[in-house]
Amino acid sequence: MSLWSAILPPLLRVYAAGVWALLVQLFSRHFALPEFPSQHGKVAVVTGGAKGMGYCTSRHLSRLGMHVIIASNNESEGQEAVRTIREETLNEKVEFIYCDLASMKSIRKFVYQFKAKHLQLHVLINNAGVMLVPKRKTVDGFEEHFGLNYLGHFLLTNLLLETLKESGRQDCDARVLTVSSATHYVAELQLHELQNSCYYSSHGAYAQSKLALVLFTYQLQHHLTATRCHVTANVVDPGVVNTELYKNLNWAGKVIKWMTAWFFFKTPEEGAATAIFAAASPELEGVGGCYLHNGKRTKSADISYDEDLQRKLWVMSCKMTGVHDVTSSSHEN
Ligand SMILES: NC(=O)c1ccc[n+]([C@@H]2O[C@H](COP(=O)([O-])OP(=O)(O)OC[C@H]3O[C@@H](n4cnc5c(N)ncnc54)[C@H](O)[C@@H]3O)[C@@H](O)[C@H]2O)c1
Repeated sequence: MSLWSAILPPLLRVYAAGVWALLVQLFSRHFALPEFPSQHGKVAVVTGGAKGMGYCTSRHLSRLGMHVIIASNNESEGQEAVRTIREETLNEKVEFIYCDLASMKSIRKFVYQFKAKHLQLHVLINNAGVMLVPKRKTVDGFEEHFGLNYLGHFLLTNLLLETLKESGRQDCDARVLTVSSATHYVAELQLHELQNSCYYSSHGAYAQSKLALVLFTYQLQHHLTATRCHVTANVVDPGVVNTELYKNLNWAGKVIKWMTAWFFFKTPEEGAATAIFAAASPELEGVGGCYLHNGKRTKSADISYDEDLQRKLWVMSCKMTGVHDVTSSSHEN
């Protein structure tokens, strides 16, 4: 296979998925968030909560009364987000804890600092992400899209799972929400090539990380159902949203985005709506294993329902991150 044939297909497929998602967005009814009951007494962790959709999500949950912990790798941005959210919502329970999802040591330190607060955890929003970064590796040597977008959240969720299980109640499940993307529909996931080490395509690597997050969520939900925990796991597809995620586009892409985004793209507030809905809606009480788009359950890519692939990816991810495989306990088999 030539280098070009390896690079072009994922690139074209990702742009096709983007255009398709834009068309759907243009012709579908705008999703308006309903009013939610007060979320006072609940605690949420939002990764990447200082910027873009993560910021809008943190602000909205804070407005609803939640205690929000912003987990992000930019200290000054994080502190500024805390200040403005506190000012706007008059909710003092907004905090920043440093967490670099491209470093397992940093993720473990974040979890240690969070647990030292002896708080419960009712909502974990795996939102942070990077897109189209040049070929480079995380601190632990993983391809960056895979390592940060997927493995970072895999590790974080596993380390917080006990706290989530202890915090969920029969009438009020704890919730894990993971932000994926329409690009997962055109992704390929080859277990022997997770690092994209042969032929690197930043488009293919991003799409693969987003498919891995869907597979992870479904496998997590199987485990939660099998062990009858009061925790649910869902995936959120925000649509095409005007944020800094596109900063690594080439110059032509940037020009096209600049000319079209104001009309075709969602604002970060609109993009965050489905994650907020999934975090706070009473409609989703006890509902897990869903792919949510525009506030509704939608079908994800066929391959994401492949239970064998979900299981294999989970086992490999446990090995890569060094966490105990909670799904391997005998009563799940
Ligand atoms: N913008 C879109 O059109 C779109 C479409 C589909 C999915 N998404 C997904 O939505 C999520 C939010 O993206 P956004 O559009 O708001 O982009 P954004 O660039 O505004 O936000 C990304 C967030 O991730 C954080 N982040 C990046 N690297 C990090 C690291 N190493 N450690 C911790 N945090 C880190 C950033 O600080 C930022 O807060 C991402 O997962 C993205 O893949 C976005």
